[in-house]
Amino acid sequence: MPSHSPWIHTPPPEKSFRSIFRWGDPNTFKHPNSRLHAMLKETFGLGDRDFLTPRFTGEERVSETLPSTLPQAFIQAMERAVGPEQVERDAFSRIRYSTGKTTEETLALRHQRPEGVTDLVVHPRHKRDVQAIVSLCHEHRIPLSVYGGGSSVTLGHRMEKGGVTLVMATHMNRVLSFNEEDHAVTVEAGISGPDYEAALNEAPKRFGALRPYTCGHFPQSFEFSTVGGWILTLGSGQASSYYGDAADLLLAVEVITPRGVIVTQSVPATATGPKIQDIFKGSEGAFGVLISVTLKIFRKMPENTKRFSFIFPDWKKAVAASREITQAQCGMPAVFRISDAEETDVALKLYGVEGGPLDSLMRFSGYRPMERCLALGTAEGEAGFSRNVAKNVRNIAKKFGAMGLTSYPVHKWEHGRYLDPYMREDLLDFGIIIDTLETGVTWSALHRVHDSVRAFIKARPQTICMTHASHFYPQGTNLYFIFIARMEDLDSYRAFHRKIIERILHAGGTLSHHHGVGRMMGPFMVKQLGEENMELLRAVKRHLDPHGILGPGVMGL
Ligand SMILES: Cc1cc2nc3c(=O)[nH]c(=O)nc-3n(C[C@H](O)[C@H](O)[C@H](O)COP(=O)(O)OP(=O)(O)OC[C@H]3O[C@@H](n4cnc5c(N)ncnc54)[C@H](O)[C@@H]3O)c2cc1C
Repeated sequence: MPSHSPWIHTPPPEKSFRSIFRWGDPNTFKHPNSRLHAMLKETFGLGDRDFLTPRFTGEERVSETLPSTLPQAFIQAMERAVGPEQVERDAFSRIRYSTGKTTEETLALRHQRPEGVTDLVVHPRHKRDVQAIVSLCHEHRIPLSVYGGGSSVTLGHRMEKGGVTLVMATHMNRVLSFNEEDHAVTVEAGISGPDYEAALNEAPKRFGALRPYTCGHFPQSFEFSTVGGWILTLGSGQASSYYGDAADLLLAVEVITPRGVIVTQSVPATATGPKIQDIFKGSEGAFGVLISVTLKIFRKMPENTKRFSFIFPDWKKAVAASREITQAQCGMPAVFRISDAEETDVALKLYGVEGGPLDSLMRFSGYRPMERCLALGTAEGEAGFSRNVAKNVRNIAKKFGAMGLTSYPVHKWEHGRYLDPYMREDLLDFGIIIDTLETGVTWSALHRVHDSVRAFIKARPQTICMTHASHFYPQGTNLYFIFIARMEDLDSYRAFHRKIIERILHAGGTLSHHHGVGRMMGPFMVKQLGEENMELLRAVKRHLDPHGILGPGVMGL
């Protein structure tokens, strides 16, 4: 790290606010490169002097005092039930496990103002502990929230009225069974992405399997999220267009609710009425504590992966080609993403393509900056299949005016896919927010939503707005908006963010495509679903959780 670099390159101090809100591994860093830094300076009219001193960094240590209203008798009963060593009451742990990864939470903690802090943190060791915790909270009518990996970007962990937070990842992270014949594995819900994937990759050694397997689900938060969290927030991985969204992978659940234990059977298909486990997909902890899941698995064949990238003349052509790829019934790519013109511009800077030979070739061939759109992806599976999918994608892309760009941009994207979130705090240290909103759209609504949301964001002076689509279905896709703006105070951020959500809904996008609802989107749920549908969810909640203790406020319930 050069000595003149403005970015903080030391791990957050122990027990500091920064150690709570900063993304990922404390010793991993990715800073904006010189091209991105130059672009930020130019966009926001900043000079080197504006990057001399980071502000509101949250490096202060969390104080030891934080009031709690939880009855002492209840705390003692909890300690008796699960063992005192599994219970934490200190301020740091309480704030840590009440905080997800929204910009809103980061801004609050940078000013040392935590909101909605839990009273007690409990680390269950097994199912019996979870049952005891749920029973105690139900009996005493104490709110109970579940913390998986904590990567929620929808205020999934905020506890407005305090209560108990149960942490799944500490102990409940085991593989319970592996069934190669059925291509199914059962794991505890608190297992992390990397531990889960490692178990499948090492299946021959660990379970005597004939070959290695993969889970097929790789969200950008993969390293710091749990398998339970994926299912309960209806997540989508980067290779979802081929493997499916998280909910598509679910075969069976075991859930502990105040009403009792719900267990479903793992079968490929059954005509026995609506599937009970489907009720829990996306339920975000409002219906019960998910303790284990049975999931589909896939053969791992990385040697067959084909990588491709293209440049399209414009967004309309990139969208039209993507629709044809998904509707042509010629096999789906695994990773597939198209970036609009502004995102393409930034990506080409980040990847070091701008100003190089590939850029010259693109310009020479008529692919103009701020019009051209990047598409990249992979085809996976059996060798002949992946070769064929890549060939079909190439043929369709060409029909829509694209030029091939080799696999170079894909390698650059792969290198940054888990590292980019580390840049958020670098920008915020200098009062620049980078935030995201995402939505599901049909093909017929896509341009309306994209135009409308972009127009709103760009109407704010000096605001960058980048968009991509990265999860594809024959009926539509998602739109993922990233905005970068100078904004330090929480209220203006909240107001801007809220208006973008309203724009999305008004133009016909869904409230969320894969981040879930949490408490952030909760107030919009009636508008999104309608009163009758919402009442159905409330009825399920009333049945499973009669005292309404589970994840209060989540999903607008
Ligand atoms: C940098 C970054 C990148 C991201 N990229 C993606 C992406 O590419 N794709 C994607 O889909 N999402 C993404 N997300 C969002 C987030 O990672 C997902 O929503 C993820 O699925 C959450 O998993 P988790 O284990 O962290 O859940 P948590 O944040 O711990 O919990 C999420 C919600 O589920 C509830 N919950 C969790 N586990 C249980 C359980 N066992 N029982 C009952 N309730 C439970 C919680 O109470 C909470 O309401 C990203 C987030 C960040 C910060």
